[in-house]
Amino acid sequence: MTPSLRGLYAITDTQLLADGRLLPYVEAALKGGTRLLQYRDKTADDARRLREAEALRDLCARYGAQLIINDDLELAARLGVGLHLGQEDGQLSPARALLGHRAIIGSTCHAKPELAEQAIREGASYVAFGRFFNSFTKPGEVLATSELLEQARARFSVPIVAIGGITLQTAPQLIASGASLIAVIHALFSAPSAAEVEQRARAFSALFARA
Ligand SMILES: Cc1ncc(COP(=O)(O)OP(=O)(O)O)c(N)n1
Ligand SMILES: Cc1nc(C(=O)O)sc1CCOP(=O)(O)O
Ligand SMILES: [Mg+2]
Repeated sequence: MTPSLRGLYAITDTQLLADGRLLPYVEAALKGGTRLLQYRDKTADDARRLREAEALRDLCARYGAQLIINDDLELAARLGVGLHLGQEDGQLSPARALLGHRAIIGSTCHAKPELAEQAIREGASYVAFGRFFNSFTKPGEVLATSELLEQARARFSVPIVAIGGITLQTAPQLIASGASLIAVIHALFSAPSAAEVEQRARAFSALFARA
């Protein structure tokens, strides 16, 4: 079964974590209490992706966190870790069959509860709604609201992820509305130093202790 999922969900970014920052910044995020870490790398450099994902898996294990691979079922299966799939990234059922019942598999549901319903039916461990705010990382329409979260919380029993332009200032309202995990890229990894990443991660994690 899926372990209880609640807290900070950090997602890597190829540009923000370039020039040797990937491992020190991720370690800082883990020290700050990150529970889930998603490796999100859209490049086609398979050898580097494998090397980095292996290093991240080992780091996550040291800090009791779970690694999730974005988009790439084959890489997730090779490493024996979790997977996040968007609506254009392939079907959940075969991914569940390949990764097994213990793997964490997440699904992007935009602002559509009906997508969440289908994802859960097909074996998703969590459902992700967004975007809640304007996002530096992924600009586009803001779709999701606190009301959507409240309705989803009442309707679904799996963990709910909120994503998109979330900051330390805006996260509390989303947690109060039912988000189990707050997924963040820019507000965490745009920091000027690893020490600042750790401090930001601690501050996000502390929001869950209070909620
Ligand atoms: C936790 C989480 N939620 C949503 C997404 C977005 O997935 P997707 O729509 O497939 O877009 P890309 O991230 O692949 O560009 C996510 N990655 N993680
Ligand atoms: C990867 C991603 N998916 C989104 C969605 O709405 O599904 S928003 C997003 C980017 C999240 O990064 P930041 O915290 O920098 O906005
Ligand atoms: Mg995707």
